[in-house]
Amino acid sequence: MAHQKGNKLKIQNNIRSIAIGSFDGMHLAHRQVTADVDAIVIIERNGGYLTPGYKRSRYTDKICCFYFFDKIRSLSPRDFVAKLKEDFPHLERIVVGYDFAFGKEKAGNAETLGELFDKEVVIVNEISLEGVPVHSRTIKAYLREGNIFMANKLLGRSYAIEGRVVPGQGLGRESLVSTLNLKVEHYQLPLEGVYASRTKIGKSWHPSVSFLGHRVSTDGSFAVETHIIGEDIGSVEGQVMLEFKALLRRNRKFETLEKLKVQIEEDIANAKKCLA
Ligand SMILES: Cc1cc2nc3c(=O)[nH]c(=O)nc-3n(C[C@H](O)[C@H](O)[C@H](O)COP(=O)(O)O)c2cc1C
Ligand SMILES: Nc1ncnc2c1ncn2[C@@H]1O[C@H](COP(=O)(O)OP(=O)(O)O)[C@@H](O)[C@H]1O
Repeated sequence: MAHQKGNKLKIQNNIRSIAIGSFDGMHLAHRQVTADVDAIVIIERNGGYLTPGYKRSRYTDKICCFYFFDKIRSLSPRDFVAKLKEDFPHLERIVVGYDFAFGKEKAGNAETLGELFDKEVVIVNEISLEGVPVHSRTIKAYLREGNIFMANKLLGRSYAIEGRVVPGQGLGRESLVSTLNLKVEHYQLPLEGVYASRTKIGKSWHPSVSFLGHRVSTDGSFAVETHIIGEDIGSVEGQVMLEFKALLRRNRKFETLEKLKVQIEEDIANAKKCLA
């Protein structure tokens, strides 16, 4: 696995085939499109990612080359193809999906690419799973509805986010259960609610129950919190990864902390069942 910035491709000489796209999430269709190429050219375009930036390279063992959208957005389709030929002088094959669009104002499509590139262009037909076309936008829509089952199914793995441990209100440890509070940036977050999850601290994964949403029962602020089940993990600093396994329930307002605590105990029991 390796990733290189747009113009400084030191390993370019060996690359004979590439796939091009945004590849947000590196979902099932992305893995199929990239299965037979030497390298992936990743164009980053929008916020609210399933998998921000270079993190996409974690989900593939192909070489990942990043083109930043702002740097290439004004290129005409012809200039874009010229850039590819310059960056990959031994390029023989380009793989794109049926809906690939490129160049200034998306003037180019998969067919245009075939006309402009003098070697082979492979156009992959739409890939679906059990009748559902696999696209990042579809996975994001499932996440917004809290449909982790379908999101994970189309991803071909469990949806994961990463965040930095930050101080909480200090209420959890005292009156509820201990949680790690996470500052999560750039990710598309699932529906507000409580999830059976796994949390990666350092190199090890722990079963957990996670809350994500506005703490309508306490200070009203937005939080992403994870409680590690059945273990005291002591104090944790730095980056933590959270993997969503199932939605247990939606976010709710509780009149008292005691009532919230009873519900949290039930959430923990339900998460354990889900994760068993
Ligand atoms: C499993 C679990 C479920 C939770 N469910 C809710 C909820 O439904 N509504 C809510 O307002 N807060 C919920 N919370 C968040 C608590 O309000 C929060 O943990 C508490 O405010 C303590 O925050 P602190 O860790 O910053 O001290 C939940 C927390 C956990 C761990
Ligand atoms: N379901 C799919 N079927 C066929 N090709 C796809 C599919 N999803 C993505 N591709 C192709 O893979 C590359 C990366 O796609 P991208 O547009 O980033 O994915 P998405 O459609 O999920 O947002 C592009 O060449 C795109 O055309």
